[in-house]
Amino acid sequence: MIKIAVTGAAGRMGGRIITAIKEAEGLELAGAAERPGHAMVGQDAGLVAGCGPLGVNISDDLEQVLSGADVLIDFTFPEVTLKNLEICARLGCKMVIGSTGFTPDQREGVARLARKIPVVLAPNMSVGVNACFKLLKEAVQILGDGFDVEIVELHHNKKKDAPSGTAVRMGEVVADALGRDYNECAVFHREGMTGERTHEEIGMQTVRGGDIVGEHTVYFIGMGERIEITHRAMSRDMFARGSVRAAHWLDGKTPGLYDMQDVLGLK
Ligand SMILES: NC(=O)C1=CN([C@@H]2O[C@H](COP(=O)(O)OP(=O)(O)OC[C@H]3O[C@@H](n4cnc5c(N)ncnc54)[C@H](OP(=O)(O)O)[C@@H]3O)[C@@H](O)[C@H]2O)C=CC1
Ligand SMILES: O=C(O)C1=N[C@H](C(=O)O)C[C@H](O)C1
Repeated sequence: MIKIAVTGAAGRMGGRIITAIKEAEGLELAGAAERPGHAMVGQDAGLVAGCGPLGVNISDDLEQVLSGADVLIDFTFPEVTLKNLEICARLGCKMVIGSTGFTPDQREGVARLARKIPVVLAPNMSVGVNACFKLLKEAVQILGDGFDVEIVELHHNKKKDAPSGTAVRMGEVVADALGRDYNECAVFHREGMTGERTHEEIGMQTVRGGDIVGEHTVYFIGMGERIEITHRAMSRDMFARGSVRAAHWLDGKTPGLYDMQDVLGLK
């Protein structure tokens, strides 16, 4: 039995992950954590998640939560995730990270700490989005350099980072396949007399509203034709199942930084 702990246990993803652990074979919820002062601290994690009592109360003491865990699944915020990763690295607990919005420095911090423990870090844990990453690479290989690329993402009005981690990864995949540097060619804002669009740029557009779970479209726009590769998430459950699959996959792995392409065997 692989013992899993969950941080952000009362969050939108936390609840779905706890439910997915309950439904998975060979895994059990060993602990659940929230930030100190959170209204759900002390409550049964299963009741908070809506999947029935699990006999595991949400705690604000992560070290104590990790004492009985093999893997921590963390969908919180970059600053919180990095602090939690430091604790995991010290205690030798493996980690699955779903948080998005890392700065380049924070990403380096994750890579440095992943030299001590095995870590899966992925901006999107769904099979469909990870298939799209492969399709995008293939699209560029077929289409070559002749199409303008624009990426549009839509999410709910509670999302804190923009563009989404998934959109950024899509931009990186396309830029890489085109032999460009994403950090140099991404354009996030157009207003006023912008001048003509350069051929090299990749436009990154963000829409926020209501309860949209997550939608991503990459447009390849040519002369007289347009290709659109779209992924629409209908619920958060496949992100949660992906994180649980990653936790399972980490069993027996050596320290290092892995992603969902490793977990799904897509590399
Ligand atoms: N990789 C993937 O497949 C996916 C990634 N995500 C990403 O996951 C992250 C979380 O998303 P979502 O669940 O919607 O966000 P939520 O805000 O609903 O959940 C985050 C939770 O973390 C809690 N939290 C804050 N600080 C701590 C702490 N120190 N210890 C433990 N818990 C803490 C928050 O509490 P409080 O609200 O009180 O601050 C909240 O309950 C985002 O970065 C999002 O982009 C989302 C979906 C899929
Ligand atoms: O915050 C969300 O909700 C989501 N975040 C991830 C991202 O930033 O890419 C993945 C998913 O689209 C939902």
